[in-house]
Amino acid sequence: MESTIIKTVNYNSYFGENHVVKNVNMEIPENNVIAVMGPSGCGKTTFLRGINRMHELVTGAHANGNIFLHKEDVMKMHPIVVRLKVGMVFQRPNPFPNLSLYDNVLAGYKLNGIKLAKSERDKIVEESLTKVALWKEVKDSLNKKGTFLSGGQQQRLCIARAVAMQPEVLLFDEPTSALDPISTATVEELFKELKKNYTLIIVTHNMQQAARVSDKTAFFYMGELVEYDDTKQMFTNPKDERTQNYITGRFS
Ligand SMILES: Nc1ncnc2c1ncn2[C@@H]1O[C@H](COP(=O)(O)OP(=O)(O)OP(=O)(O)O)[C@@H](O)[C@H]1O
Repeated sequence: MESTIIKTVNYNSYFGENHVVKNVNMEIPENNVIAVMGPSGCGKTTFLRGINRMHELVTGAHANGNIFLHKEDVMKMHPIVVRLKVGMVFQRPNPFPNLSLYDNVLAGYKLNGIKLAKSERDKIVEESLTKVALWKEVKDSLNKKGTFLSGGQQQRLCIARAVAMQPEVLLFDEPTSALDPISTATVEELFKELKKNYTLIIVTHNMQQAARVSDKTAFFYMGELVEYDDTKQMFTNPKDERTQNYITGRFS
């Protein structure tokens, strides 16, 4: 029996008066890949950014309800602590252009004022880059800037930066939408490896990607979690008519 790592209870989020995520109740099992899909503007990104308390960084944005990480309520934790446990990778690879590859991997420690011995830094850099299958490619170029890498490599570097903080959960907001098909395939392959150690929640517009990489899929529509099920079940036998219409391409 898989254990639940994240559980949202009546979770709502707002931009001012605009109620964009509505009463979401969802249980996410550990070491699973969860795809979050739905039409544009339905609240996928807002929901994702709520899980590590990034939503509230927007002026006027607020949220209520509960998000349990194991037994602890994220809504009551210090946001910095939450973000160390729940990392985030964005749509466009965003390595720090002025930092070396080595320092990019360690950027989270620097930003949080965490000091490490050189041997520890070396270990984290090697382990993190190994976990994203980038170590062999870059081990002789660690002092070069992160921007010399290809788009796909840059995205893997950003994943290494998140992994370096030893999170339990990784959030991905359309992580391959800015990548070519070959880089996309490499990152998708990586998800299968990463889920051995982490729980992955991925917002994607790409239904084939959701079908290829995820164990469970959540379908959002107008801020509501309409359907949440095993991915196979969702794509072969959706229960809600709105899900059915979406996956058969009747709206996008
Ligand atoms: N920074 C913001 N300030 C105010 N409203 C916002 C902001 N970001 C998003 N919204 C609004 O919140 C709603 C949900 O947006 P969100 O980006 O979460 O949807 P989405 O499903 O991720 O869309 P997409 O697939 O287009 O990225 C939309 O009505 C959007 O206009």
